[in-house]
Amino acid sequence: MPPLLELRNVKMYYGVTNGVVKAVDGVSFVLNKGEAMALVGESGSGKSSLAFTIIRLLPRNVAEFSGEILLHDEELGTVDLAKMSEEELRRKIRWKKISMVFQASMNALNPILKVQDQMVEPLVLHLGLSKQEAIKIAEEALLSVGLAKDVLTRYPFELSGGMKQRVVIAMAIMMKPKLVILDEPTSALDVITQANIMNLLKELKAKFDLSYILITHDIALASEIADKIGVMYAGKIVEIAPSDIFFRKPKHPYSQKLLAAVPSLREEKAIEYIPGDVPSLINPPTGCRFHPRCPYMIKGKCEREEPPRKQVEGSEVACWLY
Ligand SMILES: Nc1ncnc2c1ncn2[C@@H]1O[C@H](COP(=O)(O)OP(=O)(O)OP(=O)(O)O)[C@@H](O)[C@H]1O
Repeated sequence: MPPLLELRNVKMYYGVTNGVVKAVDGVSFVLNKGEAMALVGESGSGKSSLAFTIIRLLPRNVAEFSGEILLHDEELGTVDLAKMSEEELRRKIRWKKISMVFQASMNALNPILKVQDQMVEPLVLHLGLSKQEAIKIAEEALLSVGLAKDVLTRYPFELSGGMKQRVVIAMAIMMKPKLVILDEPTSALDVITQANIMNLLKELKAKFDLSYILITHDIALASEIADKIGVMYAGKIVEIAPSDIFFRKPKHPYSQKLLAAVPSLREEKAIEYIPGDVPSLINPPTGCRFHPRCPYMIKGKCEREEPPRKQVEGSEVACWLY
């Protein structure tokens, strides 16, 4: 069976006054049906840009966009989202095949418009459903996320943060997509509500055989749900590995540093910080982009040549140490 989604050498650069920001710079990976991949990495590494590239919601200042974004779908066959027209994406792909829970989206719900207006109207306006059909779909989606149907008649300001996040997740799953992209889905919530939302996401994944791309800089959260982990650094995926292998034996020095920076309640360990900052993506370092911050930098090699990603003991890693 082909994978659900396959990215091949995807690039997306933003044009800015002083050059181009190489936010997504040659990203390739596959995601299988029912699989959850967490994309981790520091702020500014390009995770959200990659998500918007996949669903093709790009701002006007895109300077370059290339590569293949192949969706293998039972109904549509294999389609390259990178080549689809905006009209086709709107009609066939967004929300029906791929949906997204945007960063901070629960706060983007209009507080003075009833939930019904925000869930049902788009189905009527964009997908041409009758109001009755749309209400039925919205009610079912609310039930699937553990909310009562009558939430439809409430205003967002009457709901708690956790309930609002459930509404946003209901919106993402209501058209029964195959893939949901979740951009920091629990970042504005307290830890207990976070755990409830993660449990809900697990349940929905199993019930609807969903695939997820979960964007987070919270590695502990990623370990909760992800079947595999992709580590992004300065516009590139430097390591991709099944979760069990990744957490037992991260291979890329950057992955090792990311894990060492996670505090643990169970064991006493000194938390390490990664020295330096994520580099500018306008003028990224030559060779391996992590070399200026890497403790294992091989002089004459790492700053000159870009390491290819290769298979190392069950992981794929782009590093000259291997
Ligand atoms: N519309 C834009 N125009 C120019 N540069 C942008 C634009 N959007 C994002 N960037 C830049 O692209 C780079 C990657 O940003 P992105 O938001 O994708 O990273 P991220 O890993 O998702 O970070 P965070 O975790 O903070 O959301 C950053 O340098 C950012 O400033």
